[in-house]
Amino acid sequence: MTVILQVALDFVDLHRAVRVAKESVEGGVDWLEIGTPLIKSEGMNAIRHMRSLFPHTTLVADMKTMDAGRAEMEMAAKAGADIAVVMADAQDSTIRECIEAGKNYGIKICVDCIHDAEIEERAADIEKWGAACLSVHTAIDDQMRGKTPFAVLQRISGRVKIPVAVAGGINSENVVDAVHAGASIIIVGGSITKARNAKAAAESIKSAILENRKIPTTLFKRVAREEVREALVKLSTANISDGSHRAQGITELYPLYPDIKIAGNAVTVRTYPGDWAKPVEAIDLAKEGDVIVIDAGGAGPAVWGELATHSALQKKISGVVVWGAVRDSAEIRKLKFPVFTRMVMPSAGEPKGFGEINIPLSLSGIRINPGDWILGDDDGLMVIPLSEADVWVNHGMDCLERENRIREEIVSEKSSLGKVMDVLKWERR
Ligand SMILES: O=C([C@H](O)CO)[C@H](O)[C@H](O)COP(=O)(O)O
Repeated sequence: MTVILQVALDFVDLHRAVRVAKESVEGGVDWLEIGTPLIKSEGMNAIRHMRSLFPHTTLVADMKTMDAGRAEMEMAAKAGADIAVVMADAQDSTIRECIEAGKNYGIKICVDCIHDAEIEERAADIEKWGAACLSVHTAIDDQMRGKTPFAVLQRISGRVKIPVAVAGGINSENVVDAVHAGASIIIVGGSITKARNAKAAAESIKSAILENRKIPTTLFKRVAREEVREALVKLSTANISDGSHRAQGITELYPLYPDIKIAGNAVTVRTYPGDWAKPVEAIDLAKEGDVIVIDAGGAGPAVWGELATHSALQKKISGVVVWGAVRDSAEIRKLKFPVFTRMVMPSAGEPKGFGEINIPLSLSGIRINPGDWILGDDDGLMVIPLSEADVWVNHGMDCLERENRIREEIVSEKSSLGKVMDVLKWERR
C-alpha cells in the first residue's frame, strides 16, 4: 500500500506557510494542505499562491465545508486545488453537492469525520456517492483532552474501499500505528509546522512510514492525566499562562534564588504568622514530588527554615511556597531546595499548632485546592486545577512548540517577532 504524507499548513500568515511548505517538500512530503486557518485568513489567494509556487504538487484545500457545497468546491477548484474537504457532519445534500461539483470542476472530494457520531453507519453511503477519501480526524481541541483518532480509524478502515486518511496529533512515533490501523493518507500538522526544522521533521515521519518503525519524539505529543508531571517539567509558567487564555499566577511571592523550578501537587497549609507546627506536620503528610503551600498570613516571623528543608529533602518533596516568611536562606540555597516566599527574616515563631492542613487556600486572589498542580520558575507561580491539568499542560506544550518554531524563524531569517508574526496586520481594528 502506498502511503501519502500530507502536511497541513495550519498557519494564519501565508509567508510562514510558504516557508514550511518548501521545507516539507524538501523533506519528502507528498501533498500540501492549505489548512483551514490559512484559508480563513488569506482566502482562496492562499491556494492560488501555493499553486504558483508548487505547480506539480497535489494541493488539498481544507475548506471544512458545511453548506453551499457547490460554490465552495468551485472556488477551491478554480483557485488551483486538486482535492477539497467537506465535513461528514454536513447534510447529505451538501456532501453530494460537493462530490458532483468536484466532478464538474475536476477535483476530488475528501470527507472529514472530525465529529460524526454516525460515521460508521454513513461511511458506506459516502463512498457510494463518490467521495475520493474519508478522513478520520481528532480535533485539536479534543487532542488537548488526550483524545486520539486510532480507535475510530481502526473501525472505519475496514468498512470502505476508498483511501482512509488520518489527522490529529500524528507524529514520528505514532504514525506507524496510523498506518497499521489502515490509514493510507497521513495528515500531519503540528509535528511538522511547529518543528524547528520542518524538513528534518518531515524526513523523520517519512522514514517512520517507509521503515515501519516508531521514531521517538519528546515534542508534539499530547499527554493523559497520569503523564502530566513528565510534561509539566518541560514547561515554563509563561507557557502555562499563554496556553490557558492568559491565566494569572500568584503574585507577591519570589524565588529564593535564580534558575529555580518547582513542579508538584499542592499540600496546602493554613497557619498563623510564625506558627511553624502545621508546616512541619505537612512534611510528614506529603508524598514524594508534592509541593507544600503555606498560607502564614503574609507576615513574619518565619515558618520555614533549614531544618524543615532537610526534612522535606528526606521525603523528596519538590519545594515549598510560603505566603509569609522563611529564614536560613543561605543554607536553603546551598541545598538547592526550591522555595518561594514573601519575606526573608532571621526570627522564627513558636510551634503552636493553629491552622489546618489540606484545605482550600487563596493567595493573591488565586485559589489553590489540595492536589492542584503548582508550577514555579523565575517568572513566578502558576496554579493548575487538578481536574483540568491535562488540558492546561497540553495547551502549554502547544505554546512551547510554537515558540520553538517562531524563535527559529526569527534567528535563521535575521528577522523580528513583529515581522514573523505579522503583528501590524493582526492589531485589533
Ligand atoms: O485540520 C486540522 C485542524 O482541524 C485545524 O484546521 C489540522 O490540520 C489537523 O488536525 C492536523 O494537525 P495536527 O493535529 O496538529 O497534526
